[in-house]
Amino acid sequence: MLQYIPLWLPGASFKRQALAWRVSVDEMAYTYHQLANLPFNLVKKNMSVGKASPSIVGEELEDIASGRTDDSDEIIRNVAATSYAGNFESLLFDLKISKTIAAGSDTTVSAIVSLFLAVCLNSEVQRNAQKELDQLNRLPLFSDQDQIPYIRCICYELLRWNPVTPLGLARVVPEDDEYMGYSIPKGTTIIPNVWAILHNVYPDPFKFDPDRFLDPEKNAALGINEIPDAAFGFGRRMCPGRWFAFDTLWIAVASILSVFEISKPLNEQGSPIDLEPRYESRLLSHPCPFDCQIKPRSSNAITSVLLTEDEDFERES
Ligand code: HEM
Repeated sequence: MLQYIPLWLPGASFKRQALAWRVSVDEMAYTYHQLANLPFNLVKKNMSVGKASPSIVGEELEDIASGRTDDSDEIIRNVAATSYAGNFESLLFDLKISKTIAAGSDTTVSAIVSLFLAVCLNSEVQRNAQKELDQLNRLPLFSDQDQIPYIRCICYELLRWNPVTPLGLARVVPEDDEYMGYSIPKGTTIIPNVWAILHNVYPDPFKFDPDRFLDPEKNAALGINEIPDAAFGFGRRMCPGRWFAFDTLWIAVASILSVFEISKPLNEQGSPIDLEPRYESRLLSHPCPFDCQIKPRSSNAITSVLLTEDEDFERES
């Protein structure tokens, strides 16, 4: 019934706000359309001069050329743009567009930034991870996953501790339903409280404790999911990028902790300043800006980082 309230009425500021947001949403759709062409056109251009690095777009275009798939350019363009959407903010920055779209939507990046906050607050987690990583004597590879299980637990805990999408994504109920005595009419919008799901059932839920995922059987006995998969939503619209996201998170956590020492910032007297885990209250939640120290662990660590430099990478301006 609120739709019939006139805009000018005192107390109807929510309606005026919605109108302002609508402009942003339209702008976002327009910007998406413009940006969706970027990854696709870049790969095509690089392929035409024989300089393309391996990529989804490159492989798909080769499959089309050789008749292995009948996917259209449009599908490939949108898949590439959606995968890149996690980095829209940095892309906009590159393009010197000052607008922030999709609520500054960096899903995987949010979980990676949480790592810095989590280890500042829990130095023993960093120590345990580095004990495991140091057995490798080199930068970690995906094939090391089973050998360094603690890293996987850190990633699960990053997704659980402060979920990237605390309220998931809304759903509409397709038919009349009932839940615990509540009648839910068809068409009702449901907002899943992912944050509660990932906190209510875990013992000591505010503690950043990767160990809670070390023993899946113990979790099963407690009735807790072995992994915090609610962080990626539910049912058939569950995040289709979750494996890609998890692998990105895993390699980032493993690589960062293997070469850097992360710690709390120091005050003028050289004593550590206490940090509070504060998060933005948004659809896609990021840690609020915080200071920390990031130092290479050794001269070998610096060499390892420098050796990863991709000489073929040329930044498009
Ligand atoms: C830590 C990183 C990520 C988190 C926590 C995350 C979380 C989510 C969540 C909660 C949803 C809504 C699911 C639902 O409606 O139940 C979603 C949807 C989606 N995600 Fe992700 N996501 C992440 C990374 C990614 C990445 C890297 C990609 C692409 C490569 C991606 C692509 C998508 C797409 C396309 C949808 C919409 C699916 C649909 O509505 O059918 N996500 N994600």
